[in-house]
Amino acid sequence: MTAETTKQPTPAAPAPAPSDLSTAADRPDVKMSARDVHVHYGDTHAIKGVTMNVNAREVTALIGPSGCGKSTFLRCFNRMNDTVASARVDGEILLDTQDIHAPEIDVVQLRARVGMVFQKPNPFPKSIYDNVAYGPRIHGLVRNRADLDEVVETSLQKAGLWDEVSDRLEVPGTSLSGGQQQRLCIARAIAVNPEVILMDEPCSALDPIATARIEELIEDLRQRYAIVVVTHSMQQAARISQRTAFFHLGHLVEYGETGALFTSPQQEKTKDYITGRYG
Ligand SMILES: Nc1ncnc2c1ncn2[C@@H]1O[C@H](COP(=O)(O)OP(=O)(O)OP(=O)(O)O)[C@@H](O)[C@H]1O
Repeated sequence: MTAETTKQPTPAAPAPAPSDLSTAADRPDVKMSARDVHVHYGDTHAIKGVTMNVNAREVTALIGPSGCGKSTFLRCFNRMNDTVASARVDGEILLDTQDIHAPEIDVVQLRARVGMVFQKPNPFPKSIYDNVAYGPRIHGLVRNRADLDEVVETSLQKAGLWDEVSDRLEVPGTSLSGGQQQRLCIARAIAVNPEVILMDEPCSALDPIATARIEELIEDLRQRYAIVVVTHSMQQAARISQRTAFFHLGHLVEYGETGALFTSPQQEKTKDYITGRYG
């Protein structure tokens, strides 16, 4: 027999797992995954069985009417709901292959890996330098002052703030403009080497110019981090995100590529919301 005749047909490659079922544990492009997540605040069922992935190097926008559960769901990714006494979170959330609710997880470390930026800029009442240096100091990420100086500088550069503050690092963070304060908070999150950055309406307290600056920054940051942003603005979701999740009354109604979700929504509720029929 010739080699030609003994050659076995190449087995067909296994069909890729459907994206809604595969998780961060089996797909390198998925950074975090939520599986059948429920959140209760006492008797209020705020999140009802949500399953979705957050992709690496993408911006994922969470949209939906007020009270639909966007912030509650966002806070699941770094266990910020643990800080609310009445909150109970059920379901599974993976960061890469790791279950973030596993007993061995150190929540302080988790919140460094999955950083958070809030609606209202909230710098510490400390100097610009100390705001950024705080995290690396408490996490023991630097050996000496020179290392710390470098982390502060590179974090402020990545947050697009260095050129505006490099000559006044000792002034209070609270003396900056609102937009600068928000970039300082982003620098503070970046300083501890996060892998994911959660942003809860990061521009809602800012004017249009400061908003545009943060939006540019988000586009820049997604080259390095997975970013999840809650926004009330559908225009903003369309401008800054690659994927959008639409929530309604605690349910994830639709999740998909941003352009497709806004131009050809699959669900009637999504269509009603994006055409302004309610919300
Ligand atoms: N700390 C809390 N204690 C009790 N109930 C809460 C708490 N936080 C949120 N809720 C309730 O959970 C539900 C979802 O709220 P959440 O803030 O997550 O919605 P949202 O979509 O982010 O709203 P918004 O767009 O107005 O910020 C609402 O019914 C809200 O009243």
